[in-house]
Amino acid sequence: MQKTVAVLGGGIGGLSACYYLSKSPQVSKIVLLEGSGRLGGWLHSTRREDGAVFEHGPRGVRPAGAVGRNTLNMVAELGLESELLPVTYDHVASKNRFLFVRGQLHKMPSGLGGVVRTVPPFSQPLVLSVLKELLIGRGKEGDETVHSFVSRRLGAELADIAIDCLCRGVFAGDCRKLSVRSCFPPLFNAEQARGSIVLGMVLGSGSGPVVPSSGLAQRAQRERWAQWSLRKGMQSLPDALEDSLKGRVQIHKHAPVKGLTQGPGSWEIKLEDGTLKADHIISALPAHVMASVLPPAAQSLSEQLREISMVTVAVVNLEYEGSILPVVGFGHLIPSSEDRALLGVVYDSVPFPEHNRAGAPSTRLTVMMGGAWFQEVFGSLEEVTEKCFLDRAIQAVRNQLGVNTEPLWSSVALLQDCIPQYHLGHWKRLENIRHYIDQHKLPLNLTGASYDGVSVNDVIFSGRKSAESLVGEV
Ligand SMILES: Cc1cc2nc3c(=O)[nH]c(=O)nc-3n(C[C@H](O)[C@H](O)[C@H](O)COP(=O)(O)OP(=O)(O)OC[C@H]3O[C@@H](n4cnc5c(N)ncnc54)[C@H](O)[C@@H]3O)c2cc1C
Ligand SMILES: C=Cc1c2[nH]c(c1C)Cc1[nH]c(c(CCC(=O)O)c1C)Cc1[nH]c(c(C)c1CCC(=O)O)Cc1[nH]c(c(C)c1C=C)C2
Repeated sequence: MQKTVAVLGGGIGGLSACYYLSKSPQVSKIVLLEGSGRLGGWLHSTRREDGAVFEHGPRGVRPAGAVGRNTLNMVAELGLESELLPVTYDHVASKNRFLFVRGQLHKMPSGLGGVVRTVPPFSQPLVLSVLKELLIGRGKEGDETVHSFVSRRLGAELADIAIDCLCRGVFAGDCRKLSVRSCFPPLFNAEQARGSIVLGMVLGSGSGPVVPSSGLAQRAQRERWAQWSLRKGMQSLPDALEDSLKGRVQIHKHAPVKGLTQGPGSWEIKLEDGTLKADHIISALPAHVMASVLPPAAQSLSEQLREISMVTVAVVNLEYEGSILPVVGFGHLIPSSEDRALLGVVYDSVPFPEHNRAGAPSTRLTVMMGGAWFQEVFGSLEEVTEKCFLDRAIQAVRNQLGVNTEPLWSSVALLQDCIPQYHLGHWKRLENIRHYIDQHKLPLNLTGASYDGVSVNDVIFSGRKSAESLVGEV
């Protein structure tokens, strides 16, 4: 099979698809088309001359599980091992996570003591909810919102506070709309397989993909890493992928895809300055962008893709003089009942002090705002100013962390449509989308964060699966 494969979108999903495709001799030509002037998508780091690093997108990757091992295998193959900054489970950033509830910071319960005692903001020991959970029968729905599922199994208080926060801290989303089946498959599968989340966690609830462990993945397990980053920031990962693809993949930046038409057995890809032919397309574009470039004949596919909505997040990086935090940990999350606009604050200097400027002590924080509540709180994108986000972020740091000094440095990034929302019924939508592609024998794979997981690990793994579905195991 000698094929030309076009990969659309040069975020981590598209880069990974290219990386795995390029391992196979079966593909004669790989073309990567990226609309903007840089690769990496949301993996974007600012590297200042004094050594400080600020993340505008992801800041930590989990090594756990098959998808975590898969990413570490890639990191090792790219020669990035010496750049890794691991954070172990014993680290204070892994042990301490906070919730800001009723005007106060509360450490999330952890360890045996935290489970058997009543720990505010919760009104009863978590162990009671856990014991009751064992007695609750299986749900009968094919899917349920995360809030409804957790309320039913663990009680309304945990759903309203802890789960509301978790969904804001991973999806910037609303747990009353997000699907438990698609956002947290281990919870859904545990109930399906064992009738209980607790039993599912203890006894297991089905096997995931098999991924062998490289030496690096074994080291992460031995040394008990909870997450990792890279010395020059997460952007080093797409940078290294880009280097590794040179000579094997034709990389076109500033090449937004404008439209697709299907000829007999091949695609014609419309660009700003011409067209390109490909036998097969791997789309790593966000679902709604892919919907907008598909031909009119594929209207029903476009409609399904458009239903996978996205949210916008404002990310404000702040740097303060000295060590100014009243608590140490990963950061804090804020439930939607407390403040709909503010999602949470990451205390970046705690997990990754190596990213602080050289010389004088400093504290780096990231405030995240908006998400599913963006429009309701801030209105349309045209109406908001960077200053509005900066002021709101500084005010949050003042009110929630008691920091009264002004930041030394700041940056505001408005990440438009940056996290897909797997709303109730997402699994069915995916089934319909894949059925359409099979039925119409479209030479097309869909990959990236819009479908099977939003974490960096999930997206890299989905790029691998797309490549393997074309060329076999790589
Ligand atoms: C603020 C934030 C924090 C996060 N934190 C974490 C974290 O701590 N840990 C973690 O694991 N994950 C985290 N994530 C999630 C993770 O970073 C993303 O899900 C992942 O990077 C998405 O990758 P992607 O390749 O699917 O999409 P994208 O990064 O969106 O890439 C899509 C690419 O397509 C390009 N494109 C768009 N339209 C066109 C077109 N018409 N033609 C050609 N190209 C086009 C875009 O320019 C972009 O480069 C975070 C995400 C955000 C936004
Ligand atoms: C406040 C908003 C956000 C913060 N991070 C993200 C948002 C939207 C995005 C994000 N965070 C994580 C992931 C990957 C999930 C995975 O499966 O690996 C994504 C897409 C990691 C994460 N961050 C927090 C949690 C509980 C998780 C899940 C995995 C884990 O337990 O490590 C907590 C958290 N995120 C943010 C803050 C302020 C925060 C506070 C405790 C920022």
